Amino acid sequence: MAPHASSDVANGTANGSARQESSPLFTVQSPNVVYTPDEIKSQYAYQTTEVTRTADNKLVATPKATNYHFKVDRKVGKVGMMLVGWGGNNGSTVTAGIMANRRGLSWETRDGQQTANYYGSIVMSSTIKLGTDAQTGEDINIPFRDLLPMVHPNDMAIGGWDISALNLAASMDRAQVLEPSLKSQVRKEMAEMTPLPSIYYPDFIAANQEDRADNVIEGDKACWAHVEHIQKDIRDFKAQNGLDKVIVMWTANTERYADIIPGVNDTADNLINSIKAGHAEVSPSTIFAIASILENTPFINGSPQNTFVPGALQFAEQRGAFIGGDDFKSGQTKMKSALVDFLINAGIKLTSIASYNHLGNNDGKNLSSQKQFRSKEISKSNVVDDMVAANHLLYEKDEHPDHTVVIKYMPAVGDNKRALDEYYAEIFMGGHQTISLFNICEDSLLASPLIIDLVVLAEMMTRVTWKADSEGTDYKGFHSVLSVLSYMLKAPLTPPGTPVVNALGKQRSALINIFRACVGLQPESEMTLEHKLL
Ligand SMILES: NC(=O)c1ccc[n+]([C@@H]2O[C@H](COP(=O)([O-])OP(=O)(O)OC[C@H]3O[C@@H](n4cnc5c(N)ncnc54)[C@H](O)[C@@H]3O)[C@@H](O)[C@H]2O)c1
Ligand SMILES: O=P([O-])([O-])O[C@@H]1[C@@H](O)[C@H](O)[C@@H](O)[C@H](O)[C@@H]1O
Repeated sequence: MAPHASSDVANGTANGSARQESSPLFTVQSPNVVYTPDEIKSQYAYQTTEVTRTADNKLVATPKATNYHFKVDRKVGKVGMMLVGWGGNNGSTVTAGIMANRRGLSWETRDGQQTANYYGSIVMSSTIKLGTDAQTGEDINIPFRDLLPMVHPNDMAIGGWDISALNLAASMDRAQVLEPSLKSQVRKEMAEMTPLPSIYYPDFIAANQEDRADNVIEGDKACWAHVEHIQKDIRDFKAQNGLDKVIVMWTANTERYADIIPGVNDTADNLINSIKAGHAEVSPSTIFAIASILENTPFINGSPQNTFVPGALQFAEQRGAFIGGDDFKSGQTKMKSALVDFLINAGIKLTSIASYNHLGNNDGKNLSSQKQFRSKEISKSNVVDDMVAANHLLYEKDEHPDHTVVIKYMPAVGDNKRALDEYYAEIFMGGHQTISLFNICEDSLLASPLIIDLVVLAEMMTRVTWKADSEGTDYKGFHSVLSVLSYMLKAPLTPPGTPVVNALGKQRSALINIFRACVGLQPESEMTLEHKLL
């Protein structure tokens, strides 16, 4: 049967469905915010503090306001996501999860009846403080998803590629993530979804993946025909489903790092020429990124490899296409980016972090190969750097805690990844604190909601534009590198020369406050002076 680029049945509504924006939960009553049926326009005074140094090395802090104008396109349109690695644990799980939610399914488990939900999604299952009740002064919290008009995951068309030919029902069985009583309810539809053939360059993923590779496009190294093939797949998926927009997400295996070679992948021109010349150092994920950029389709890397070699990043900037990554931040590292932030900001000197985990899924199998593990070791290790560097009272310049990351493949535990961490710290007067964590992270059930959030938020960013008073130019998009997605990612990609923020709380605040600014609202300061100046 011809491969299905999309899951018509899984779409429920064959060509995807554009949920008309119901009347918004809230409106902002302000001279700085204008609502029309198609747009929300806001004026926003961005308050910062500029710090300068005096001759005697004292600091001078000067409040600074920059006036921005934001414009949000309220028309969500029909949206689809194409997953690279669709037949994997994450790809099959997120697909079944969206279908179960779309149909409002419930299923029997040994703990009783379970109903579909979107737990673990910041968009679908978290709330934000809008403000305080004018009469009672109580906090008014609203669903994050109501902050701006976002696509509902239930309405997304789903498709993608895999080097494994298994249909999504067989992939779901292979993944061993979901309950049989749920699988039986979605099996028929999942069986009708078959990943498109993909490009497979054996040198980039573990050799132990070869036995899966029975659904590949001819050619075992980069060529321009591969770029054009993927471009056509994206266009066909968009047309078949009548979509206005597609988001492409890499949730395929972790690749080894690509060497950065001057003249090969260091600039956009060199990278394009290298692909055309069939250079062996261009990875499949970079090919997908280039094809997506050419189709002006946001591309997000959910794995740790350096897909965005300098030439790919420059190409995205040149074409004003959105990219984001790297590596879903799902369990052990998500916990770390919150705990390290708490410890260091509490003035506790973290001196050692030992992070060990074992897992038995195919991701773990691929990571049992040293080169692929190295990609993951890098993304899991750098997450503390910004928090450490911000506290010069605890850490000398270039001083940092010992930090070890170990991952072992233990087939018996399957997708139920075990994460064991020990945090060791110096406390008051020579004391020590040891925090030991044992965290069973059901890998794909933690990663799937992140895939949804990354897709929904990347699509949202395609409908947000800005201009500065000072520049008086037309509205333009955010920088090609969507660092606003960092909350979901272990190794956040940022525009060249800009700082990387890993602290989980800061990442969430940045996301929420940028969305608040789009409707002319200042950040929530949490000062609650109204409850203190009594
Ligand atoms: N909690 C998590 O699950 C988690 C967290 C962070 C990052 N990740 C990353 O997400 C990725 C997917 O994780 P998973 O558990 O679903 O792994 P998986 O091995 O179950 O799925 C990966 C899929 O990619 C396919 N694939 C490999 N190369 C491909 C190519 N060139 N084109 C298309 N398909 C290809 C494989 O056949 C497989 O079906 C991995 O890189 C993993 O490191 C996962
Ligand atoms: O996000 P996190 O739980 O810290 O990191 C996880 C690793 O611990 C795990 O070994 C790997 O298989 C997953 O892909 C994920 O990257």
